Amino acid sequence: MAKKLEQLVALLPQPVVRGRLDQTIAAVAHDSRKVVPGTMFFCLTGVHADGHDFVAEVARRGAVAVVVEKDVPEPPDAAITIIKVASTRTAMQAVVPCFYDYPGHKLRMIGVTGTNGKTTTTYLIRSILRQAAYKVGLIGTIQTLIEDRVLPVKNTTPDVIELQSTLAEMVDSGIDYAIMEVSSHALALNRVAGCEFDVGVFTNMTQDHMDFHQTFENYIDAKAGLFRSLSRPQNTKTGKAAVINFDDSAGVPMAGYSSCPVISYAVTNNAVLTAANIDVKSAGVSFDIHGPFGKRELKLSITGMFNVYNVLGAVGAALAEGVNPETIKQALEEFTSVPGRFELVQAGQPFTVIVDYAHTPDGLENVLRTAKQFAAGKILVVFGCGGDRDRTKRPVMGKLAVQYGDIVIATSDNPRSEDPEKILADIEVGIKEALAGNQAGKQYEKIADRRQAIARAIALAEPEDVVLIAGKGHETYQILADKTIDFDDRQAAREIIREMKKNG
Ligand SMILES: CC(=O)N[C@H]1[C@@H](OP(=O)(O)OP(=O)(O)OC[C@H]2O[C@@H](n3ccc(=O)[nH]c3=O)[C@H](O)[C@@H]2O)O[C@H](CO)[C@@H](O)[C@@H]1O[C@H](C)C(=O)N[C@@H](C)C(=O)N[C@H](CCC(=O)O)C(=O)O
Ligand SMILES: Nc1ncnc2c1ncn2[C@@H]1O[C@H](COP(=O)(O)OP(=O)(O)OP(=O)(O)O)[C@@H](O)[C@H]1O
Ligand SMILES: N[C@H](CCC[C@H](N)C(=O)O)C(=O)O
Ligand SMILES: [Mg+2]
Repeated sequence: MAKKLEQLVALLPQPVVRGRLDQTIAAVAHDSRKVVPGTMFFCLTGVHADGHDFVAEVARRGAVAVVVEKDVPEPPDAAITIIKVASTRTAMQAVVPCFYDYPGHKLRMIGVTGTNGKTTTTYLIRSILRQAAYKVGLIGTIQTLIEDRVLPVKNTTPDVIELQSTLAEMVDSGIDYAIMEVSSHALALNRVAGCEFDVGVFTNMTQDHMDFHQTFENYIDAKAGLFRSLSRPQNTKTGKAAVINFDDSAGVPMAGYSSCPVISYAVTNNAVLTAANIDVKSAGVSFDIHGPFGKRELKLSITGMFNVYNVLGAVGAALAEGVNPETIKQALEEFTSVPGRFELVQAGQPFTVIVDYAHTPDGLENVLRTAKQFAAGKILVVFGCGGDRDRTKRPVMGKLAVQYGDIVIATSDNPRSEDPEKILADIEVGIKEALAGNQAGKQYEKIADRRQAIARAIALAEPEDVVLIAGKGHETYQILADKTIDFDDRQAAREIIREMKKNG
C-alpha cells in the first residue's frame, strides 16, 4: 500500500510544497488520533473541529506530510512536508483512492440511494448474490460485512478513507461485489470518490435531511450524483445499469441523469418489473413479480407494501448482474429479516410488538399503514425525532402518528444536543393539528424517557393490539447531550413485558 509522496502530490492541482517529496507514505488520515508514523495527514475544517489545529500533534505522532488549505505554523524539529492546496477535502478525495490502489475499480459495485429502503434493499441484494455463489461485501447503516465478518460503522456511508480502506480489504478478501448504501450526505460531500458504480438503485425520495441540504432540489441533486456517475466518460467497467422506482415522482428525472440502460420498477405505473396480486399479512407478503423473465410467484417472510418496492429494486439489481430468476426467487423466499426493520418482539405477550427504524414521515406512514392492514385491535405508537436533525419533519410525523395510531406516546429518539422537551413540543404541534381534525377517540401522551414511554404503551396494550416502537430499529444506544447510553428498543420491550408478567 505504501506510496511515494511525489506520486500522490502529482494528483493535486497546483500544490504549493514546502519540504521533501521523496518520503514514503505508509498511511493516510484526517483524524489526528489515528496518525501513525509515515502518515500523510489531511487538515479538514469541520463543524466541531479544525484539522489545521492538530498539525503539531500529528508531527509528534510521526506524520511525514500534512495537506493544508490555510497557513499553519511549521512544527518545530520535524521534517514534515507541508502541502498547501485550495481544498483539502478535494485533495483527500483524489489521493486516498490512489493510495489504496483504486479498489473501487476492481470490485463490482452496487450503490443504493433514496430516502428510505436503502438498508433493506442492500441486504436483499446481498442475499441474492450470495445465493448465486458470489462473495459479497456490504457497507451501510447497521454494519459493514465482508462475507460474514462484521466491522462496526459510524456513518451510513463512511468517509473516503474508511470507505477506500474497507474496499481494499474486500479486494484482499477476494470479494466479488461491494453493495453499499449511498447517502445523500455522502454524495454531497463526495465520500464516494474513487468508487466506480456498476449498478445504481433509486428507492424513493421523500422529506428528510432539510437541515443539511436546505432545499428539496439540493436533496434530489445530491441523489442524482449516483446516476450521473454511472455515465462518467473515464469509467473503465462495462455492463452498467440504473434501477429506478418509477412510482416515485423523482424516478423518471433520476433515470434521465445517466445514459446507461434503465431497469424500471413500479407497482402502479408501467415499468420493466412490476408486482401484482399483492397480499400483505403480518407473517409476510406474497405477490407475483412480472419482468422480462415472465412471472414468478413470491411468498416472503418480510412484509409491508414498502418491502414489495425494496424487493423489486433488489431484483432489478440482480437481473442487471445476470442472476437467473430461479436463484433470485429462492434467495428472496429464504430471506428472513433485517435487524430493526419491522422486527417482532416476542416475549409471550398477547399483543404484537414491532420495533422499526422508521424515522422519516414516509417511513412512519408506510410502517403504520402496514400495521393497520393486519391489526385486529388498536395501534399504539411510540416514537420520537432525532435532535440536531431536520426539524421540519417533527410535526409531520406527529400528525401521521395520530392519523394512523389510536394511542400515541411521543418520546425521545436520539436528542443529541437538543432539549428533549423542545423536540416533543415540535412533534406536539402536528399531533394537535391532527386532533383538531376528525380524530375522535384518539389519545396522546408525551413521555421524554424512552424506556418509560415503551413501558406505558405496553401497559396500555390489550390483546390483539399492535405496539409500534419506531425510530431506532437496530440501534443499541441513545445519544444524549452529554453522553451516549446503552439502549435497545427490542431489549427494553422484552424486559418490560417480562417484568409485567412477573408482577401479574
Ligand atoms: C455533517 C457530517 O457529515 N459530518 C461528518 C464530518 O464531521 P465534521 O466535518 O463535523 O468533523 P469535525 O468533528 O468537525 O472534525 C473536523 C476534522 O478534525 C479532525 N479532528 C477532530 C478531532 C480531533 O481530535 N482530531 C482531529 O483530527 C476530524 O477527523 C476532521 O477531519 O466528518 C466526520 C468524519 O468523517 C463524520 O463522522 C461526520 O458525520 C457525522 C457523525 C454525522 O452525523 N453525519 C450524518 C449527518 C451523516 O452523514 N448521515 C448520513 C446518513 C443519512 C441518511 O441517509 O439517513 C451518513 O451517511 O451517515
Ligand atoms: N421502500 C420504502 N419506502 C418507504 N419506507 C420504507 C421503505 N423501506 C423501508 N421503509 C421504512 O423506513 C425504515 C428504514 O428502512 P431502511 O433502513 O431500509 O432505510 P434506509 O434508507 O437505509 O434508512 P437510513 O437513511 O436511515 O439509512 C424502515 O424501518 C421502514 O419503516
Ligand atoms: N441516518 C439517519 C438516522 C436517523 C436515526 C434516528 N434514530 C435519529 O437519530 O434521528 C440520520 O442520521 O439522520
Ligand atoms: Mg440505511
